[in-house]
Amino acid sequence: MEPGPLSRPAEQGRCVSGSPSAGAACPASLPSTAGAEPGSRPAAVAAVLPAGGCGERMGVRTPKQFCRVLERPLISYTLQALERVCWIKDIVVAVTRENMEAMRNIIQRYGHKRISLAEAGATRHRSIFNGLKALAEDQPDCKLTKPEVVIIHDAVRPFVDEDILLRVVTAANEHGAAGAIRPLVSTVISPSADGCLDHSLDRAKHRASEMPQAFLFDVIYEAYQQCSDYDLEFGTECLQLALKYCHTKAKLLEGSPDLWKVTYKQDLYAAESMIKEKISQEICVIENTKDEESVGYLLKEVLRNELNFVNITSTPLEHTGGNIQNFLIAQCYSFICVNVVSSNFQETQKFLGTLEESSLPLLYPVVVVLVYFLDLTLVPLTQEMENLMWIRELAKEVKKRNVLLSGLLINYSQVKRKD
Ligand SMILES: Nc1ccn([C@@H]2O[C@H](COP(=O)(O)OP(=O)(O)OP(=O)(O)O)[C@@H](O)[C@H]2O)c(=O)n1
Ligand SMILES: O=P(O)(O)OC[C@@H](O)[C@@H](O)[C@@H](O)CO
Repeated sequence: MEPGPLSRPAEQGRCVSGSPSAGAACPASLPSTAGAEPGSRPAAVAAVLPAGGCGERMGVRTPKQFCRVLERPLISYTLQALERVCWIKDIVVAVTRENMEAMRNIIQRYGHKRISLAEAGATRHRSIFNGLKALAEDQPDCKLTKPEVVIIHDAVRPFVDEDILLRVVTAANEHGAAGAIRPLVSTVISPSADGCLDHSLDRAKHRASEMPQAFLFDVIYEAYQQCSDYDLEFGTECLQLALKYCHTKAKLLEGSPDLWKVTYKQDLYAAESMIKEKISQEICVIENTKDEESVGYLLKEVLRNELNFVNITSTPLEHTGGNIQNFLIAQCYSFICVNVVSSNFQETQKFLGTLEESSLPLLYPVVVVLVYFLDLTLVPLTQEMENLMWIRELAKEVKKRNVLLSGLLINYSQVKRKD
């Protein structure tokens, strides 16, 4: 892990970043969610993220939750996904003692809120149990309030959205426990002692247990307190603990294909391409003119026609300075700055400076393409290229702050336009 800015020391179970329930004001009414189960969402919801594993199957030295995707640790994406849900009051992350400092640096560097740390255990169940203890008010060092419902979600499952979280929490509030499931891809078979097929399970009658899961806090906390050492050591299913020790049958909810767990190296590559696809869904064309007849607006229309699943917006250059927040809200990370037959680069450079100073590049790389329409019948290409060399130097500079800058020179003869 690269050394990040020193973070404030965090105590076990103490919120290390911002006050609990900090972040966007939460609407009083339930967010409208098509798939939500009947029933109401409980007021007090917290989450426990087991993040204390070593990622043996990933086959690299860095534990997979800290492996970088687009230059950012995987766990930061999962934290961001949970933080987007304003009604999750506290997020407890269980990490090993030796990774506590690295975790605090990630929280500090990427501005994560509502996060508390607990010490991971030797197994996933023990890590989860430690996370629950940080929320249970019967613990001496508990600094957080006990929730009605607790979400349990693997830190290495970054693609979780509010819809499934609301569904499992609402269902857990009604049934005591709930979990996301997915159809099996491979058939489950049972080998005999001599390594041959004993029998296979009917794939249509079985499902893969995924995350998130949610529980009435008292149910899952009781289950872990009653749990045998064998279950704590070798178990992999929290829903089973609720059934075995609290006789609570979890409600099973079909989740989306995105709920998969990053386990092997190829999963990191898949996660990277999914993140790239997600952040390339929004493109903003930045014009250095308000003329609706300009080539920049023409470029926007062409892009709209060619890129079917991408939302193309545009704004005049002078409007971008103070409005970076708008791009943050719009989740826009791809910009095309259009400069039509002008060597005035100051405005473009001012936009890039504002972009760098904003928190936009903090969470995802920001792609900026500078498109210069120049009339090469008026000025030779070699001279124009010399004029544009500053882009190459600037690109090296801004890349340090996660802004990926490139230039595109288009020969745009004014003469033809006058016909
Ligand atoms: N002692 C452990 C083991 C696992 N986990 C967490 O549980 C989640 C899912 O477990 P898994 O995918 O098995 O992670 P690892 O145990 O790290 O992977 P491996 O089995 O390949 O070592 C991960 O976020 C992992 O960090 C944990 O908190 N404490
Ligand atoms: O078994 P692992 O420790 O790799 O991962 C844990 C998974 O088993 C678990 O996340 C889901 O199956 C739901 O319980």
